[in-house]
Amino acid sequence: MTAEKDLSAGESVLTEYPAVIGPKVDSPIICLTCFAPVSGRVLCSKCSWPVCNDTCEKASLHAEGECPIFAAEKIKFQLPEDVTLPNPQYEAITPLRLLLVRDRNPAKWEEVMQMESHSDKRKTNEEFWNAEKVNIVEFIRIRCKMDSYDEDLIHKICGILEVNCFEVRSAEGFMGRGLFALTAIMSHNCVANTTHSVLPSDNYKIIVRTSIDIKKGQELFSSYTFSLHPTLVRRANLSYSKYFDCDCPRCADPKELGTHMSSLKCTKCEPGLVLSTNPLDTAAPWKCTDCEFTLSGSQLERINAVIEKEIESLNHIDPERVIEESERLLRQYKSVLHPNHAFLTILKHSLVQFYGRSEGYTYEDLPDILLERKADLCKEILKVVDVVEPGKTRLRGLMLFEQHIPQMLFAQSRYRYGELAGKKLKEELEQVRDILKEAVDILKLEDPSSPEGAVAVSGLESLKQLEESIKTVKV
Ligand SMILES: C[S@@+](CC[C@H](N)C(=O)[O-])C[C@H]1O[C@@H](n2cnc3c(N)ncnc32)[C@H](O)[C@@H]1O
Repeated sequence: MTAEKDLSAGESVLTEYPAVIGPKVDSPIICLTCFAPVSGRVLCSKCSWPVCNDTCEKASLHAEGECPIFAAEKIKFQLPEDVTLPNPQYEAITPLRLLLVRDRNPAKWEEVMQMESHSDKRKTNEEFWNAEKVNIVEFIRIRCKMDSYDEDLIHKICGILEVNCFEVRSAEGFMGRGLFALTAIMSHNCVANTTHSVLPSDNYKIIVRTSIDIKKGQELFSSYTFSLHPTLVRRANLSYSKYFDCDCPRCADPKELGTHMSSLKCTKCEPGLVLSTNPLDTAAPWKCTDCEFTLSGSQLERINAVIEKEIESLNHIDPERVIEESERLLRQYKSVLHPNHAFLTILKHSLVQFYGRSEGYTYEDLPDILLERKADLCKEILKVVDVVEPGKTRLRGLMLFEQHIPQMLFAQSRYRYGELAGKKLKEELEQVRDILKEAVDILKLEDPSSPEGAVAVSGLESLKQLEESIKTVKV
């Protein structure tokens, strides 16, 4: 997909409605309309599958999707022992909803049939293919009595969903997936030049916008992966779920465009950095820039796996301990990873969410040293985000917003304690105003009913107050 004309950052380039919306792959049991986790005890009065309440039962996504089929064929939902684990009963829901498009909207179906499914590659993983055959293909053809869809077609639909879907968030804030036929034409780049928002309030309409200025004729890219992951992890995820080996400029550069998000510190010399000798080859050795120290590709994969696991474990600990534990991991890995390393950036990103919000760490509780700490963490994150998610992107907007509050409180506190003169306070507050203004300019592009849109609304109010208080500062 290329630009037909020069485009400036933040311009809308396309909008479209999804061909289908439904649960993600590996979904645990959730409400079939809003994707909220459920206990499985509230069931639809017609088909007896989980929903949250009457409103979710009657919503068209479920009521005009699987519900009449499950009710007619008496396909019962089985309550699993552990409702938090991925549940195979949910695997067929989104494919089944997509198959219904064939008869309901033939023009959309034509578009869907053009989409990449990678069936040839998916087929080579026999165990996976057979599980899909039992849980989805046979479930739909035999249990749902929908045998006008042949086996290959259902496998193809599963592949199309896997390769092309985007994550969507329901109005209630829970994640599902959506298939957008036009948007999916964009190729992937680990530094995208577009961004998108999905509006649950308007039948999950997607709006694709440019995040940076784009010249006529340039290709438009989206990102299929998490931009804060290091190259090895991004490329492995893309290869596993999208069936291609990314060779974008970021992946091809051992220094990740100068961010050093994959670089290790050399343990044998200072200031050596350990970099891949060929990031497009997972097996290639990693070498120190200043001495002979070398690691094999597989050693690097193991190091990454250990650190990823430790970071992941933070999701399962007591929220009161997350700040301490994240700070501990940051200290622990500081001696082996470059300060901008992706894993340290992820830890910093998590800390930024907790400082100012967690119990005992609200803005009223934070001493100056921690206000400064949060502002510094935001600046460090933005140093890499400016490169890997540049321009008008949600992540940049949110990080700028997160930075402005502690920076403002810290300046005001130093003024109160006589550490800042009026003139300096004014300068500091003007800097904060510019940061907040940029955050609002980015986030106001989001749906006002989304969490990010709500930040823009409150940010605009804060901006007015800040302008007023800047005027009252005596210099
Ligand atoms: C969502 S589709 C994109 C549209 C697709 N190119 C098509 O024509 O149908 C994703 C697939 O496109 C291909 N693709 C997208 N970005 C790519 C990239 N940067 N390098 C190589 N292949 C890419 C891969 O085959 C991937 O599985």
